Amino acid sequence: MPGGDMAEPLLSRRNMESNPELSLPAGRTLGILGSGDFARSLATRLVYSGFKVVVGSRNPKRCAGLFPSAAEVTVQADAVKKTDVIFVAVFREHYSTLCDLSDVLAGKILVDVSNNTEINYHKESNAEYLASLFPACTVVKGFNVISAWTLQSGPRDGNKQVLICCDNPEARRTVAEIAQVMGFTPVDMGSLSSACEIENIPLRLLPAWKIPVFLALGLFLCFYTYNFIRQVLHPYIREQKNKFYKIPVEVVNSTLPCVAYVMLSLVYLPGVLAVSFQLYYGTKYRRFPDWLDQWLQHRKQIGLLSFFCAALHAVYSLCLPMRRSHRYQIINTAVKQVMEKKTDAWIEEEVWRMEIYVSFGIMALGLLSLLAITSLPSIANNLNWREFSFIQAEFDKAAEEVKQLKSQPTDEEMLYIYSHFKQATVGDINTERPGFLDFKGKAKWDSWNALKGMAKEDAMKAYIAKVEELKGKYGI
Ligand SMILES: NC(=O)C1=CN([C@@H]2O[C@H](COP(=O)(O)OP(=O)(O)OC[C@H]3O[C@@H](n4cnc5c(N)ncnc54)[C@H](OP(=O)(O)O)[C@@H]3O)[C@@H](O)[C@H]2O)C=CC1
Ligand SMILES: [Cu+2]
Repeated sequence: MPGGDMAEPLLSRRNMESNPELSLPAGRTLGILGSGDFARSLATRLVYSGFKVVVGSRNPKRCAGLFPSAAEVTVQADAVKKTDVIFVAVFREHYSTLCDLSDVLAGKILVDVSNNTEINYHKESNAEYLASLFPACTVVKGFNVISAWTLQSGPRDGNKQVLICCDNPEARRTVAEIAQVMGFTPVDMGSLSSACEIENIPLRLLPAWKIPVFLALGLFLCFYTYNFIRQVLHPYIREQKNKFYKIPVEVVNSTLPCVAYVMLSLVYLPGVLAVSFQLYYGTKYRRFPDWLDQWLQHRKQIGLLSFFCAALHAVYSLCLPMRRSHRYQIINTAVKQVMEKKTDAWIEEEVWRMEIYVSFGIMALGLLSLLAITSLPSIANNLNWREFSFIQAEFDKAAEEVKQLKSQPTDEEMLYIYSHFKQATVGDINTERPGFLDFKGKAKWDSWNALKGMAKEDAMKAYIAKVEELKGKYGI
């Protein structure tokens, strides 16, 4: 079958030429140790992304049916022999049971994907522990921030970033490329000592809500007590009026907007404080005090809770006229009116006051929902993309200007020239701003990595030198 034989190499050669960077990992064989939830989702994703997958299990017969048919499921030692990048999808507690494999594992890259159940539960990070068990291997930490579910459903929604760290830059690059081919955004976190920080991230996701939720509950309690005293207790003591029916709906309904407003102001207040702080010290590069830092980090959760309270308030308000008490009140006033022989109870001023009041309420809720929706991760990603296409447009404008020059700069050179046009600094290049970093796939990767490896001052010098050199070269 000569035709069939020809097709294969031709195709892969074309791949190599069009995209030399991506051809490295795709089609490569990757290993997975373990056959649990994470291993299965990872295998599926890797197969979809064009990798060959070999799974090492203690009991390959039992679990082979659970993996995609394209993945090979075999015993651990056999799987390890077939590849040099191995994902260890096993819990930390069972790492030591892999020690029998240390001879076959020697010299290979082990990717530690594990998470802990508590922050700083173990003295050293899981990845460092794995590295100490297998000193002949290169351990890379990564993918632990991605759930088995995200892996399966693909990186379209939710978290796309994969934080990667390793002492060996070559291995780090390899795993970053794998993540990129899988559709994730690799983030270089430097040496393996960052593993501890990376392992703590999934554990911090929920605790980010702890302070804001307690804050909201505390505020609710305060305002509820105040409103209860004002609307129920006070009339009862002063005039012996029984208003206890207000406890479940009316008091709650007047409490909710108070909480919403205070929470909303707490979203914007720390920003103002931070600016004052910077103005006072006259610099951007001083660390904020811890309390302010914490507060700034919780703004999103506080804002979403504010929206939640406002939305509840809207629902409560809509339900007010449904209540028996409301009906009785209307009938009572009508009867009173008849007794007083009044035919028209219309008070123009009251009518207008209420119309405007409700209209402002609706607009406030609308604005809040806009804020809330845009802060959701999947939508924020979308916005980043828009921001990115805006930046892209700016980039094209700069490119137009550069076209008038003597000769054509390369993409990487364009990055420098562009940042010169925008008067960006190395700080901008180094920050993990997706919009900035994404705008030319290749240029991003090369120059960012080149600069990131250096100390800040050296990077700054190298950057300025490069810009000067390019300005000379293209006569800018
Ligand atoms: N589930 C998730 O969403 C995420 C999981 N992770 C991490 O991935 C790793 C695996 O998680 P998950 O797949 O959910 O866990 P599971 O319990 O589903 O799977 C663990 C696997 O470990 C293998 N294993 C190897 N040696 C042993 C041993 N001595 N005792 C018991 N099991 C052993 C088993 O496979 P076999 O029997 O075939 O050898 C088993 O299937 C963990 O470190 C976890 O922290 C990280 C991010 C998200
Ligand atoms: Cu209101």
